[in-house]
Amino acid sequence: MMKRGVLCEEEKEAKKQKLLDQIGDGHLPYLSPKDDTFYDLWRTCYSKLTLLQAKHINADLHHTVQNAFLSLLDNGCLFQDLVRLKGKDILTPVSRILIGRPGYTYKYLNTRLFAVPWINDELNTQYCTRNLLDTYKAFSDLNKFLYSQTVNELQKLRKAHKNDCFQHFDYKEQVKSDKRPCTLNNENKELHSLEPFNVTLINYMDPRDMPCLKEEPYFGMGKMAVSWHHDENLVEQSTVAVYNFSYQESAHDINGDDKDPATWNVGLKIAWDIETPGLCIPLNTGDCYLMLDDLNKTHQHCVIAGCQPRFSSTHRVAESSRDTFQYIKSQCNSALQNLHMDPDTGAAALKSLEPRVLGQTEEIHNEVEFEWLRQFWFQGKRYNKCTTFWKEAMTELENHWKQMETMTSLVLKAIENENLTVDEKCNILKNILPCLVERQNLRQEWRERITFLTSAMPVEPAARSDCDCDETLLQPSAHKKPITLRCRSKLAKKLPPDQAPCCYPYWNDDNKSMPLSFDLHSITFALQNRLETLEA
Ligand SMILES: O=C(O)CCC(=O)C(=O)O
Ligand SMILES: [Fe+2]
Repeated sequence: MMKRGVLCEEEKEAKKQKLLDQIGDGHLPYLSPKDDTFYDLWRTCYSKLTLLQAKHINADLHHTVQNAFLSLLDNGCLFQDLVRLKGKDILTPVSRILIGRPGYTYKYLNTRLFAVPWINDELNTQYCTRNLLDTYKAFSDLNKFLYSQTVNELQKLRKAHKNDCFQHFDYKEQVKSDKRPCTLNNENKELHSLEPFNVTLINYMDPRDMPCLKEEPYFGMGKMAVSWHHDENLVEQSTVAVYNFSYQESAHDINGDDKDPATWNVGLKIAWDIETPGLCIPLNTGDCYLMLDDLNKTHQHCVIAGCQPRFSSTHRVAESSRDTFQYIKSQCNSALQNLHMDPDTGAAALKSLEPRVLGQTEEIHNEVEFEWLRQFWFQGKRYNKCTTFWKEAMTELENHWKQMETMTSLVLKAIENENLTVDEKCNILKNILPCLVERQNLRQEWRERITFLTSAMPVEPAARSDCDCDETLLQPSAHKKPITLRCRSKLAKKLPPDQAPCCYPYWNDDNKSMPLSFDLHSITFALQNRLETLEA
């Protein structure tokens, strides 16, 4: 049998289609606390999901964290993301902000979120307004608390493992369903990550602002604020810990009368499994839940909206090898080592024409431009409201990037140089051309996307829930709600001007401060011809 996580796209599509056929128009069973076997199912098939009830958490921590959520809202620091899923732009119904270690970022659905620093020392005071300092610090305190709970729970989990296996078997016998193990990764008990959480992604949604939420398609659990997904870009087997805060009474019920209308729920299911019932866990205000160890990999989760406005703080160990400001800065510095600036004349020259070195510089040039600068400016000027950290960081990266534009222009001049042999010219071209073609393609792609969004706004997909799930297509068509004009106009107008995506950097050909044009089409075309001629 194929290992989880290594299915290719076509195989996933085929599996989805098969599941879709099996489900037909009906719903699969799921259990909630009303059901007798709810706790049995939880213990056996969802044992790595732990709930920490609000009453077991220190009141001061609740107070600090809940005020911090409200402060984020008051200060306008929560933003709907224009994510990209299967080539479509989608405006998330949930508003978010990433808070975490200074310089950390987290990529989800092709969107890089830039963490507002949560530390509360001298460094931070430079970057945040005073009243927001305490707000961010609250999430650092919460982070420490949730991490200590996670360590405890992982220890308990390890001890309980043997018993769980037996109980699981009994339960399965009893319900006469699937004989395969529910706990999908019984080996690797020691492999879970004990790395502390490095970021938290804060979520906020007021259901009254979102009349067009998608129905949960498989089980009929209710309206989804966040649809089925695995959290992506996390350190393998790392826990995700979530603090839940819903506030303010409301009489408006969007989920019918089948369950407590006020309550938000987290839904869980085993990925690719329609035999095991889903689990729907009501969350009271101040409750936390932990998705321990590899639960995020073996299972998917979704969030079912209640009727109150609700915040959550989702603490995670983001994969960070290529995702910190420190990393990209050191990449830039290594590329710029090949640039010599004459201290007297200010003239720029390349130190080495070694093809491998030139190719690496062009790769880093693309990385800083598309993974950092364009990702940042796509999110408009939103970060200015929360911190000056990223504005300063981006100014620094932009300066480096501009120097790399100069470096590219110097390579192009060098290729014209009579002193190089044909072989040398060919080798240089082979090393840099793929990067330049990629740069041209990506620039066009970003430009077109932003032009479309800023002129027409993302109307069609706006009513959908965000979803990094591999099962977007699994939604039976009967459940696809028509997207009303009301939703369209409401959501399109919702993005304030300071959050509108910017195509930046962008410049016209008459901008003399730029050594090369924005549009590289004629350059790459000429270089391709040149390479062919040289090789002939
Ligand atoms: O809000 C929650 O409870 C979870 C949200 C979530 O799944 C996410 O942000 O990835
Ligand atoms: Fe999630």
